[in-house]
Amino acid sequence: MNAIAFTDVRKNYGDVLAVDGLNLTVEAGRTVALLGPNGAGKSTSINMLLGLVRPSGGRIEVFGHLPDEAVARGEVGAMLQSGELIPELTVMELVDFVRRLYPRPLDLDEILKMADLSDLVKRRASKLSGGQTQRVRFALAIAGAPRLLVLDEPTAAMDVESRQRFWASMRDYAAGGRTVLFATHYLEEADENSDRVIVVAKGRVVADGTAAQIKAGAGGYTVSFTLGGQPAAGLDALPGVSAVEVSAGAATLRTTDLDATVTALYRGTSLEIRDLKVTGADLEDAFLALTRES
Ligand SMILES: Nc1ncnc2c1ncn2[C@@H]1O[C@H](COP(=O)(O)OP(=O)(O)OP(=O)(O)O)[C@@H](O)[C@H]1O
Repeated sequence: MNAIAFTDVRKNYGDVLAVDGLNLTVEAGRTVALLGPNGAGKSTSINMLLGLVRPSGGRIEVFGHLPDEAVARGEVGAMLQSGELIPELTVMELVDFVRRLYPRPLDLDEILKMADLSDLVKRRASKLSGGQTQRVRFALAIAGAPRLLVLDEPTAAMDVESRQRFWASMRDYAAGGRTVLFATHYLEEADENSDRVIVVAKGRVVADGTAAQIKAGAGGYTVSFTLGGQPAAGLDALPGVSAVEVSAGAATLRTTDLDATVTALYRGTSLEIRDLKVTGADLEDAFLALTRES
């Protein structure tokens, strides 16, 4: 069953086309990262998924229902980019208050444990650090035991340790067969914490797959060597090569077929190759290549 289905979804704000014919489905039980540069349309898509913004065209379904209905049935929990906590309440009071609003909430202790808040139950919201505040917001998002959890850049402004703790909490929640969709700018987070990465740019999906598939699809490897004063002509015609850069006597080739490129470099040219180095494209390279092309 699909947890999420977007069909030809568009959203324009006046002249700005924020989402431009988005088609995607997410199977129930998956953890999916929505990755994209600033202004790609991630927040707009999430707000439409939650029924907070109406699409200008197309259709969105959440577990087979319109977003408003799915939210009203308590099937969706969300942590958006902003949202104040009531400053004078303690962590426990806040979490308990919110969980009581739902028909079938999680156990209070379970929420506190999962959100890594057990040591902070008596702390007032006004005294929490940034990372702790985010953990409380996470607790409120899972309080109703939603089948779909939506997180819009949840770790923005967290330090490295807070991020790790946060993602451990998220994985704990997802492990019960729940669906999680999170938006991020952080490539490593997408890679490490999802089983599928959907890359969006200018309101469209530009890549969709596992992090490994996205890396492979966007240019594979980089081969670099010292060229010295030798001519670079013909390097771009070598098999597998998709781009060539020559700078300060060094050549860098991007290739999708490492073996063919290196073989041709040695056997098919008369160049004297020194200091050959091969590096695998990382997700960041892939992401930049994909969002540049779009
Ligand atoms: N309420 C609005 N009114 C006008 N334009 C908007 C509005 N909300 C978003 N936009 C525009 O729509 C486009 C997509 O914005 P959106 O916030 O969805 O992107 P994003 O991928 O979430 O970006 P970021 O990573 O910076 O949060 C941008 O060009 C943005 O300026």
